[in-house]
Order: sequence, then C-alpha cells, then structure tokens
Amino acid sequence: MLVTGKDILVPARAGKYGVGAFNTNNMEITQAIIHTAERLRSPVIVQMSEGAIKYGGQDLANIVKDLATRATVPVALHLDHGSSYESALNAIKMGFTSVMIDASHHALEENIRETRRVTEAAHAMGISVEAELGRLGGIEEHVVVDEKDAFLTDPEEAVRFIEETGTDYLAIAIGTSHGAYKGKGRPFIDHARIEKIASMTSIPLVAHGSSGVPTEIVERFRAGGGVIGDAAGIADEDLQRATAHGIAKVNVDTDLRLASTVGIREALNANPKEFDPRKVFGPARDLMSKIVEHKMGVLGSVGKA
Ligand SMILES: O=C(CO)COP(=O)(O)O
Ligand SMILES: O=C[C@H](O)COP(=O)(O)O
Ligand SMILES: [Zn+2]
Ligand SMILES: [Zn+2]
Repeated sequence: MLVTGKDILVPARAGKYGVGAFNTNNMEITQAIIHTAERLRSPVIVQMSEGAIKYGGQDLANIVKDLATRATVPVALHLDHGSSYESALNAIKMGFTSVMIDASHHALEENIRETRRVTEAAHAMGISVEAELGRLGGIEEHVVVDEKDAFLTDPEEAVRFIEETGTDYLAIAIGTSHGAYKGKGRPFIDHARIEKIASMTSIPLVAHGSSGVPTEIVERFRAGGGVIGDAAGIADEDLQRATAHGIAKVNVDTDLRLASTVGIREALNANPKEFDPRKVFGPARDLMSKIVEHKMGVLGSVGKA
C-alpha cells in the first residue's frame, strides 16, 4: 500500500527500528526494493532524487506507485534532496507521498523559511516532509563540501528548527557522508550527538549517507574489472546503535549502485556471447535484492509490516 513517510517513520522511531530509504532509477531497482520488502514483511521507502526524476520522470514514478499500491506492506514514494519549494511541489503533483526540502546549505533563517513554505503546502495536501539541518561531509548536492566546512547538527538548533518549521522528520549531520568513500578509515559516527538530539526531540530522525559499502561487493567490483579506490561505508553495528537511539530513516543509494554494476559486469564477463538484457539485468536485480534484505535485517524492520 502506498502511504506517507510519516505513516512509516513514526512507528519506527517509537519502536526503535530503522526503515531503509532506497534510491531508485529504474524498474529493476524498484522491484528489488519493493519485492524484498513484501517478502520480508518490512515497511520501506523508495526515493527518487531530482536526477532520478530527470532520468525516469513520471514513467518511473508510476512504476513505483504501481508496485507500492499492489504491495501489502507500507511503501512511501519520497523525493530525495528536493532543492526548492517548486521541486517539492512538482513531486507532490507527480504523486509522491513524502518530500524532502534540503535547504541545509543556506543560512539557518533561510533554511527555516524555505522549509516552512514546503511544510505548509505539503501538509495541506496530506503529504509529509523531511528537512535537513547541518551539513554532511563529502559530495552534497553536487557541491564538494570540504571536510573542515562540514558541520554537524547542533541539538539546540534542531529543537528550534523542528518547532519553527513543522517538519515531520529531520535529517541530521552526524558524521556520515554520501558516496563510496566515507570517513577516511577512522571512526566517525557521532553517537553521543544522535542520543542528545533524540533526547530533546520526538520526531523521526534521518541518516543520509548510510551505505555499508560492503567489502565483498567492492572486491567483486574490482575483480570484474571495475576501478575503485579505498572505499568505506557505515558499519552494521553503527547503524544498529543509531536506530536504537532515534534514527528512523536510513538512506541507501551507493550500495545498490555498486550491486547493480557488479551484477551486470559479472553477467557480461561470465558469458561474452550474451546479449539478452534479461540475462544481464536479472542477476543485477538479484544482487540488489540481497543488499536490501541484508539492510532490512540490520535495521530491524523485518516483520514490522
Ligand atoms: O543519503 C543518500 C541519499 O540521500 C545515499 O547515501 P549513500 O551514498 O551512502 O548510499
Ligand atoms: O544523495 C544523493 C543520492 O545518492 C542521489 O544521487 P543523484 O542525485 O546522483 O541521483
Ligand atoms: Zn543536504
Ligand atoms: Zn542524501
């Protein structure tokens, strides 16, 4: 069933488990996410970035909505990193049931103003909203945020931000970053900060940049001929600790990107004569399903639907 993000995330925060929010860009990724959720009786969030909307548009949104409607577990269609009020409204028109307004790169007052505009419009239409406070390291919205400029979310500021914007869930900067190269090999999740923010707030919290970048997948990526540097992700134990303390929405894109590429390249390498797309995309879909299954197990959402 197609539901709002709030319908999925409020019970997750109350129940101290996490729900995966997986990025999609095509049918196979969408099937891996929603069919696995159905099989494991897990709620799930399928998200499309503005880039995914540019790539797949209403066609892809309709695929997600159709699979969600036919599923018997709760599924939300969410806009990831909406960059403006107009972008959020456009997603709502396309049938999204949850939107993110990411004005975190603006000064606090401007972030509050822009977020508030979106919550007012979205709430009037029964759609729930994610906002972001603080700045992640790494590559964010196609702007490279230098390590020293990346700042973590201030707990007092979070309380004020939630109160003044009416956002339904809040993405906080706690040391994670987007992409396949996280943390540069040192411990970097600020668990004390998560606990502090969670103790002062009651809405679901969101962790971006939560891919695990599993060693096995990275090794297979290399073995097949892929080129990748010192890749690193978020450890399963870190995610479990974070979800026990208030992180309810856990964003994963990189792991599915890696799995799809590994699946496709291995299928092509194994049989150079193959040109049936089903024999190429099928194995990639299977590998992505395994990633989704693993993540749902780690987050504790299995059986919660
Ligand atoms: O935060 C994300 C999407 O908003 C994705 O994070 P990863 O790059 O760790 O998969
Ligand atoms: O956080 C960003 C997501 O990984 C989406 O990336 P994208 O804008 O390349 O689709
Ligand atoms: Zn952001
Ligand atoms: Zn993100």
